[in-house]
Amino acid sequence: MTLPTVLVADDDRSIRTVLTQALGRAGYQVRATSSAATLWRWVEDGEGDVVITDVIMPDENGLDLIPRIRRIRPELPVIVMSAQSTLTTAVQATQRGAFEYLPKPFDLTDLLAVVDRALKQPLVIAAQAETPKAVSDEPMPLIGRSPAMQEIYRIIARLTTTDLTVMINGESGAGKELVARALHDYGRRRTGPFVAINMAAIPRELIESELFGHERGAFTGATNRHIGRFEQAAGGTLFLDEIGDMPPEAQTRLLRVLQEGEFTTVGGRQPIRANARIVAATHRDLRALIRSGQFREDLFYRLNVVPIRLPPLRERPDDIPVLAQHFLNKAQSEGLPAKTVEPAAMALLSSYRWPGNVRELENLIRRLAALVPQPVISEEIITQEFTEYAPPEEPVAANPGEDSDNMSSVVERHIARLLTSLRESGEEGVLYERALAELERPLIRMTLAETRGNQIRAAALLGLNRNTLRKKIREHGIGVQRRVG
Ligand SMILES: Nc1ncnc2c1ncn2[C@@H]1O[C@H](COP(=O)(O)OP(=O)(O)OP(=O)(O)O)[C@@H](O)[C@H]1O
Repeated sequence: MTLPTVLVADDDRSIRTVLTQALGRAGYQVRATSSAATLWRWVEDGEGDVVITDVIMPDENGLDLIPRIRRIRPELPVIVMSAQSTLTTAVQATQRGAFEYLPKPFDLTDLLAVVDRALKQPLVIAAQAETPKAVSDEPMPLIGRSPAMQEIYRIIARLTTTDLTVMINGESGAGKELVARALHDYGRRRTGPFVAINMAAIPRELIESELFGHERGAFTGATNRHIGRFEQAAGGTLFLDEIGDMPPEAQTRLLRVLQEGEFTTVGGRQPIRANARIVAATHRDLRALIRSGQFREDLFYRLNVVPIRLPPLRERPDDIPVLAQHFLNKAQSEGLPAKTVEPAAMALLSSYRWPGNVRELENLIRRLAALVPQPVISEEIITQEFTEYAPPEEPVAANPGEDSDNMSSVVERHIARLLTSLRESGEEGVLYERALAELERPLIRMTLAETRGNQIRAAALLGLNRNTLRKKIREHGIGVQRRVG
């Protein structure tokens, strides 16, 4: 049996070398080139079983090559690697028919897994079913290149050719509405309306009429016929925000609409066809609400077709500097004076917990852009902001004479802070996990830094199984990996 052949195109010699070695060790034959033209010649000659290509090459953009390859060799999977790593690149790669998209830097084991999958899996050419609008390099709606965000981009890209119902779970201010918008803007209903409705912001008794509309005289005060959000969203997307706060009667009605594909207005008889793609979001744990009888399980399964977990900002600290810069630029484009953040101040921002997530960061930067007279935002300014605006820390009774900097007092301070924030939010059942995560995240990050990203060494140092370590790295969205690129 002949070995499968992988064709590699990248103008960076070191990447070609690393890939050639790794793929060779994994048992593949490899041909590597720096130019798109050579890759194209090999493909035309019928060579290769899988292609791995970079996007930016001196002679041609790798993304433009994909439709041409797919036309002459539809069975040949193309894996795209890109250093740009934005939502747009992920969407473009998927729409042109790439098998998979790998943002640089990536983990070699991930690459080998993708190659393996590409060789085993028959190609589904979903992306070719319709001609997508060219996704231009318009301003990026979602900022951030952390592994956690890359996973979100990948899901959004995969969903561009479907109308599947999506459920976004994430803390307040983490960007759920922005993800919902991206699903709409890059999806096939993008020319239709995007209509949002927040279940927590509307009085309970008005939710059904808001959603489905009402007839004149349907209830006291209904002086005119009112068109509901479902009808407004026809041909587009209906974003049901804070779905966990939906009252039970409205849940029952929504379930029926989703099952039957039509609805009637409050007080109306004539069924109206429901033609809205549903994206729902919540910061709550819906499974817990189901257990306590506050959310219908059957509705949950109708909505939870594609679940997306949007991690809180503290789980993707790599994104904080780019987000901060993005909000500074935005403030400047709105006429506020230009400012920069000094590195020590940026480090402080990156280590903060951000209970209000991206919204809190955005508000802080706006405030600083408007109020700080100096052009450079210093560490002192950030420290001052955090002491003024952050919830006060609980004083912990320390043993007199105990070194206040020792590990247990630091940990106690953290736990005290966690207890305060949970007391305020009334959340239960998460303390143990959060407290351990607080310790586990820096422990793993620092060990990986110590071993310069070598996971085998880190696992050995920690005394953890390598798979366990990999799982924890993923869970915590830690960006330090054995890097290529
Ligand atoms: N990845 C991101 N890139 C750029 N801006 C972001 C990002 N995530 C969130 N934002 C900004 O942060 C703010 C909060 O985001 P959004 O309203 O989408 O959060 P949410 O999770 O829907 O919050 P809530 O549940 O409180 O409604 C918005 O101004 C949004 O533009």
